[in-house]
Amino acid sequence: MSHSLQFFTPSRAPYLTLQKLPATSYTRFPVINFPIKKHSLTITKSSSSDLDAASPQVLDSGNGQTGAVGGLSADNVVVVPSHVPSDSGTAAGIDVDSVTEVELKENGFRSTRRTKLICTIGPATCGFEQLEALAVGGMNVARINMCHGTREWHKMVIERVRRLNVEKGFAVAIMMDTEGSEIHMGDLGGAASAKAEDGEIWTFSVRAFGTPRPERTINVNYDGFAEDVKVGDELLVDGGMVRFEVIEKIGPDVKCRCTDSGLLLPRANLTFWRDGSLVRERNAMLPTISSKDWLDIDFGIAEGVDFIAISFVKSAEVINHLKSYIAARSRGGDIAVIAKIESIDSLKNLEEIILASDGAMVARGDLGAQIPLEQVPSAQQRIVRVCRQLNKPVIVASQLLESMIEYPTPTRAEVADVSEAVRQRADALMLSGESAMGQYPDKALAVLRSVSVRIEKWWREAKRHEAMVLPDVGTSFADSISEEICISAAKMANNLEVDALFVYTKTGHMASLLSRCRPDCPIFAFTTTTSVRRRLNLQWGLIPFRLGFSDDMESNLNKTFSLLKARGMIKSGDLVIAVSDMLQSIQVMNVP
Ligand SMILES: Nc1ncnc2c1ncn2[C@@H]1O[C@H](COP(=O)(O)OP(=O)(O)OP(=O)(O)O)[C@@H](O)[C@H]1O
Ligand SMILES: CC(=O)C(=O)O
Ligand SMILES: [K+]
Ligand SMILES: [Mg+2]
Repeated sequence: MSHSLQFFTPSRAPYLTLQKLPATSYTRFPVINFPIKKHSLTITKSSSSDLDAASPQVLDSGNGQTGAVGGLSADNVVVVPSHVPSDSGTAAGIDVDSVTEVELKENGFRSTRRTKLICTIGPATCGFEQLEALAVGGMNVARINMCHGTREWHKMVIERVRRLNVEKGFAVAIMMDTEGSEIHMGDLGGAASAKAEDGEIWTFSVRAFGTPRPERTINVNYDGFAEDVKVGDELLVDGGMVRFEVIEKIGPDVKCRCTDSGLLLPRANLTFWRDGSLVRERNAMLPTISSKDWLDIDFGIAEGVDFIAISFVKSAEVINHLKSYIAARSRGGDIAVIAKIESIDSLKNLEEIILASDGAMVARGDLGAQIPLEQVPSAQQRIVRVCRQLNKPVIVASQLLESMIEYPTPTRAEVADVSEAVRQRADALMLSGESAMGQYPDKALAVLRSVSVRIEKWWREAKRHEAMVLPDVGTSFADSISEEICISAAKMANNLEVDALFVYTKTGHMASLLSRCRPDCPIFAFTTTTSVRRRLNLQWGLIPFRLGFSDDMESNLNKTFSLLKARGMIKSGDLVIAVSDMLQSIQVMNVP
């Protein structure tokens, strides 16, 4: 039996009066046998007699071929179709990977991880087996950083991730992160790192040094460097991991004395400070997207990456520009643009940047080099809150488990930091050096996973439903109805303690609106295309499936129930709330 509440917009049912009813009144209506057509609200009782496990159906992992949904980890839900030829194809059954099947049977939906995990891929993790280990460990998105490595190298990583998806049934999305045109060091002539000791004199220069690189020399990418710095300036590498004082300028060479020793990493970011403030002179005029970045973006479009993250965004304009560029060039314009918030300007223009973007990243590494470190936590909280309100996924990045680059266990402070990001209910957490070049990438991922699951559970048990006001973000009346439906459905799901929310969504929009509400139960998001499915992988609490579905909700539900039941992922009696973007309705039902 299902209880259904339906809203008809004028476009769907022009003969009906459109009327929005307060959410609290929905459940008071009695269940009746036939749809009432003369009012804007109908309550239907549906039968499940047409449930047919053998009917043609598609439930897919998102790679359009075969495979698992999500990852193989015990906290990640996975469904595998046995043979699904294409986005529009059909198949007669599904497979579920054994780890997930066991996990769902033992622990139910509630134990699934809601916070998504991103791993930066580097020399430590670019092998096929290493990538597979990360996917098994819960990696939802693989990030490639165009600051490092060649395009050939990145192409190889992308191909391996795609192969992993096709052959092993994952749906790992790919995020390409641009270099941006801030000032940074050269690549240290191929060395993995260089140690700078207190008191040593180093030369920073735009001159290209020969190989082998002369001792204590650093190439800088910014032509105006020697002109812009002054004797007495403080030069910070990677936001202060190593510090120098400028002592002399000789032509293009800038001599500096090391004042805080540390490890210099290839292409590390450089900032210079004068009288306690960041100096932003001519480099402030550099374009956000450099000519090299545009070539990398063309590469990303050609490779069909799922996300492009733009470094050092200053305004919404650049995001709009890039989005129209992508729309003109990629099929269906289905690459999401993520704004990296890592500069003072991006904080100044935060709301408009986030509104223009498809998501944002709290890039704490560079942000901490541009604002005082003690301001980074409040900036993070603000960015996470604004993203949530504007319904954009948000990633918390950098130094989450920095010590795990070298050590197999995190510090207590790192665990507290990860916990705080999960408590703030960020959509995703990101590993950088820990997975790119650290010694314990799998262990670092496992820490993110276990801390996420634990904090999420604690939050639910403590019944900490926040009273965050979610503003209306829709641009049309129909959008506003969708938002109200999702807010109401999420609230009903919490109050009725349902097992799962189901959302049928072609564009993914309704799924993201549900995710924004951060309900207690997981959200099974069914979508028709593989690219939407991969993109939903970034959003909090969504378990995305690809499913061939129609506009007939009853048949969609029956098809889904039979597919998921056949795999033991749901069982008779489970309480489910379903919404969809084809029919403005909320349905509450027990799985037959
Ligand atoms: N493709 C790669 N090849 C080699 N080393 C890499 C690669 N990707 C990352 N690394 C290493 O991992 C470290 C951390 O990676 P991360 O992506 O956070 O870069 P980053 O240099 O800190 O820049 P960003 O501000 O863009 O994040 C880098 O400093 C680099 O040493
Ligand atoms: C991720 C990134 O770019 C930063 O933290 O600076
Ligand atoms: K970058
Ligand atoms: Mg950065």
